[in-house]
Amino acid sequence: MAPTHKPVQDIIQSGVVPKCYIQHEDDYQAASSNGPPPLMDAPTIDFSLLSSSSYPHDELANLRSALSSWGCVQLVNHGMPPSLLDEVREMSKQFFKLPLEEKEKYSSKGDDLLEGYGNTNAVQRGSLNWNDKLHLQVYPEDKRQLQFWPENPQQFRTILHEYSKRNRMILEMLLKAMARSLNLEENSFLQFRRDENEDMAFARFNFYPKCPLSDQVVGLKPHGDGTYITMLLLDNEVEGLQVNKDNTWFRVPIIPQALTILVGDQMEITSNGIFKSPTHKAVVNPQYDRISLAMLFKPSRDKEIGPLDKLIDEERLQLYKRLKDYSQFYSQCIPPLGERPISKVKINNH
Ligand SMILES: O=C(O)CCC(=O)C(=O)O
Ligand SMILES: [Fe+2]
Repeated sequence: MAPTHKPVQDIIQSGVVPKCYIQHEDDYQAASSNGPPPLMDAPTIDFSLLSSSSYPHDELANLRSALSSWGCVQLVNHGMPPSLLDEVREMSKQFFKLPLEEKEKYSSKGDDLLEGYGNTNAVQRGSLNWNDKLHLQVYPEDKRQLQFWPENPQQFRTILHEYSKRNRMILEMLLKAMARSLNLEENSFLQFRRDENEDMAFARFNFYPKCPLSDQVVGLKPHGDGTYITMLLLDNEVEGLQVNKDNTWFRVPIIPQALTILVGDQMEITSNGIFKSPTHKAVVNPQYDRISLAMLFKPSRDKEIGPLDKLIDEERLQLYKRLKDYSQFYSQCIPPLGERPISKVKINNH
């Protein structure tokens, strides 16, 4: 059986950071020691302009340019009420504040360590992430494993249901706008959703306890997401997400009402490399705990993905192979140090 590790929140009660969490010199772009990196200056996108039927050119062009350079944008005016965002953040905090015995009722069990409460460290190599998580499949709805869904805080299930539903509506409009921004027919990226009922989504609640050695540990090590789109709700008080562009790290600024969008590997593949799945990481704060919620959207397992025909021509050769179940491939892939799973599906055209 795979090794399991105690939640970080439990470990740090002793005040001592175990060695296995300290980043090594050779960890891929590990914690930087030259002070805080600059802020990301990708434009904030006004979502209400994208979803209007007129599709104003400027906002679409901004979207395209940000997703093809940063692979990350912050959406405002997305229609989700601020009160719902506050409720989601509050219930996450309340859940992670519960006594350990209470949270462990929802612990990941058996061979499938994906769903439930725990940490991600059982399934990775090298130094460990300073991160506890609660991972829940929210779509398809009939795949929900409610035994992992907290009933404490009391409103948890209802709020998560509402939040997921609204995220999915935003996703659909976003995918349409992304297609339009490339002059494609607006349903081009909806092929991820062959059937609305098969589309998969996971809610991943992240908790990063404060750490006295914050500059030597990493909340989540540098990675790209294996999704097609990730929608993040970031902590509205404690910064921590950083994205890498041209080998430089940038801090993603806190915009309390915004949803932060990350392009995932499967979108990079489908767009034949036009949209970039950015390498990103989460850093840890010495004084404050931090939370985030990632909504991870993935196509159903039997859906083949690959670059759209319309995005392949003599000038832009096909850059990635076609494949099914990228998520499975991603979770089993151990690429060479410093590389990511997506590099393994690149076609060498030379
Ligand atoms: O906590 C964050 O800001 C990033 C989370 C993340 O990258 C993930 O859950 O994949
Ligand atoms: Fe991520």
